[in-house]
Amino acid sequence: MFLLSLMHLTGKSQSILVSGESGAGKTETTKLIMQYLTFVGGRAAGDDRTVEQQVLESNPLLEAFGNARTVRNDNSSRFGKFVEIQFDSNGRISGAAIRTYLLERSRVVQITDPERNYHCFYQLCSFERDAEKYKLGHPSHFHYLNQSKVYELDGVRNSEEYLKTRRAMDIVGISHADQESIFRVLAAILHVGNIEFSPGKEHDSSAVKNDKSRFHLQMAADLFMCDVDLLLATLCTRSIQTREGSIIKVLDCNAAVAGRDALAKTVYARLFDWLVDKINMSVGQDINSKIQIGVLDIYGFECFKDNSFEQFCINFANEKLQQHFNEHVFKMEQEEYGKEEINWSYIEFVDNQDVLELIEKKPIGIIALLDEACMFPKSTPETFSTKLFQHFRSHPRLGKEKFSQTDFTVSHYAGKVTYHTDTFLDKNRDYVVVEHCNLLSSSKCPFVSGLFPLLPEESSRSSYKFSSVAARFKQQLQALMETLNSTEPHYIRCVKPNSLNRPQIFENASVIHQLRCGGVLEAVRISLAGYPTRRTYSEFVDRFGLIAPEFMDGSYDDKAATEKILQKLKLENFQLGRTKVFLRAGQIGILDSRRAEVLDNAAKCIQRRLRTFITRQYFTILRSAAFSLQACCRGHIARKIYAAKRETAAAISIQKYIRMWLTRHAHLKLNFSAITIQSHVRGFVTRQRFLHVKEHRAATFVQAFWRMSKARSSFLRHQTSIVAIQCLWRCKQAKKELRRLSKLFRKFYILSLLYFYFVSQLYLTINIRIMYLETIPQS
Ligand SMILES: Nc1ncnc2c1ncn2[C@@H]1O[C@H](COP(=O)(O)OP(=O)(O)OP(=O)(O)O)[C@@H](O)[C@H]1O
Repeated sequence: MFLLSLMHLTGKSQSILVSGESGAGKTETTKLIMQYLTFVGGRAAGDDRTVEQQVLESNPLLEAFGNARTVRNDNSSRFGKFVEIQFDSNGRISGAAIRTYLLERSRVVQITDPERNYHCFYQLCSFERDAEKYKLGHPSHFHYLNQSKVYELDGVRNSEEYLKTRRAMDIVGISHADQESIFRVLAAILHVGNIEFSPGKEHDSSAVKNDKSRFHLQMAADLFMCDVDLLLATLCTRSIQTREGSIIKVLDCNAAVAGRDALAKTVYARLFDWLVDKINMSVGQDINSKIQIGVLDIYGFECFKDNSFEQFCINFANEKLQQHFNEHVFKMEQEEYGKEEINWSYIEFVDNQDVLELIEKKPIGIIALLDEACMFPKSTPETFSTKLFQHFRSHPRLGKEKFSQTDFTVSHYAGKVTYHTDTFLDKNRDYVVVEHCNLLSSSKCPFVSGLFPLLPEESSRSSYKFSSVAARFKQQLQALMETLNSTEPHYIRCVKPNSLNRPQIFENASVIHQLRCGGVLEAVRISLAGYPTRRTYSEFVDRFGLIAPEFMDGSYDDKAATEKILQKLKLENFQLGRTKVFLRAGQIGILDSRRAEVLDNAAKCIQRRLRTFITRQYFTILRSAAFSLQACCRGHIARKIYAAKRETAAAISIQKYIRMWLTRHAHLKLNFSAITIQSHVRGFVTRQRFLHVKEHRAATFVQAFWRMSKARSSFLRHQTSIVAIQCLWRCKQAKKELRRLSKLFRKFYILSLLYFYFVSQLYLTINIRIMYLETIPQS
């Protein structure tokens, strides 16, 4: 955070130099720093994959191809790495770039027990499916891996690491086709390493030794997708350009083996560079970025039993970094005290300028002499060493070994290291063998041919193009130093606590040695005696003015205000320079903690208010929410009760109606039955009564009729009797009358009259009798 604020404050790029012995934890520390920086820096919203993800995810990939087991570290970085995190004008991460330095190429073809080759080879061999596809097997079957018997690492499963590497490739955006090509190239390198040679038919020529070698030759050609005869020719012959034209020179077995190894190294180095380029493309660089934070993780100082060219380069890089450290911590510091007219007594430190001059000075330095030796084909390690000792016979930093003519010892800042020069010349010669390039650029695999673009016409004329590894490394280091010098450096010294790789164990002698060698003790001394912190007056007042706001009113002089602030905090022994204030160790801490206290109090006050406001708002919202909730609940409960009541009422109503209906139904049924019964009874009664009445009436009628008939018959009898009597009477009368009349009228007429009368009277009587009989009912 300090770094980021410093970067924002000063607008200057920063760099973190992580240094320490091999295995001290530089790479792990770098990873933590990267995680932290990318987490704090963040990236503009909308980006799918963060720089953090991409840079951090590229680690397994770089580690697989650039790390190997050494005697000091199971996961030793065999290349230097400088990661630049770029920031935009808003202080957000806008890109990143990874620069790598001097990959240890010789490891591809040569390892010592108990070291290992690069992890990727073992990973590929352990993953059965792909290993089978590329006709690989156990690492012990391959010359480049079986020079050491260590194939496994404690706590590491190669097949799982293989999958991690593959995943990292996916994240970095390497297509599956390219991934296949990468592993095909790795497999091809392993097969190339197994091609052995025996003397050929011609003098000093070579040929493939046996069927096994032929198989590996064929496999290598298949995997490189190039012509097998061309591959064989590339390994066993060289074309040399002469004025008369090109001539083919056969190679003896040793030269063929050297050529084979050179091919493997070149392919691997190109592959590694391709991966780094791919990662950089994937992460994306911001070319407009003005400020950046660089993190340097470069191989630590190495001193083994046998030290070769790689150790020489690595230690040279460490000398450079130590010089950078010295310049910043000691030289520039003390120069600044003088410039600012600070009362100061000069502190001595061990300057390593002389070692650097010994190594890199032109025209006479170890690297220059080495390059010169490399350019003469007849040079040998002996001639090189002799020349070296001739030139630096009395150099205090260079020593000669008693029992060796070729070894030389350099007194580095971290200790003496003896180098064996027998492979120096070979390793320094970075030959680009034209045949190798031509072979691989003719590959049918676009990936392989892409690694080896066609050489320009003139360079393809001679078979070997020499370029010095050490000189190129020196240039790279120079460029790195320039980058570092343009930034404000911060140093992290990693200390390896023990050689057992166990926690909580400190080997005191080793720790103190590392601290002393790294100049940490002097740095601590100078920090204690000197003024590790300085600020210009305006910076100081800007930052710490808030500690004493009473001095900040109106116009004030920065220097006077600085002094007053320091006096207010009762700080002593600080010095006021011409433009800057110089503070003793720990004083900036007091100021920062006081400033933090003031800010803390202000923050607390703001927080208090804000919390009150937020709590109040929260409370109001909560209360109204509670009210709403209560209302809702109450409404809900009331609705429930109401619904229950309604249901009850409805139920009662239904019950009532049902009961009523049932009762009514029963009643109606009863009523109906009663009425039916009643009606039946009444009907019956009525019918009985009616029958009775009818009977009565009939009886009455019968009686009446009987009585009438009786009376009629009696009447008729009486009447008949009467009529008879009357008739008899009248007849008697008439007869009396007739006899009288006859007597009187014995004349005819009177008698006739009497006759007519008598007949009419009889007729009348008969009619009356008939009429009476008609009025009587038949019954
Ligand atoms: N902070 C840590 N906590 C626990 N173990 C650690 C820590 N740092 C490093 N280690 C252990 O030390 C080993 C070596 O660490 P690392 O690879 O970072 O060393 P290095 O200084 O980069 O070595 P080299 O220069 O050889 O690359 C790691 O594999 C890990 O096991």
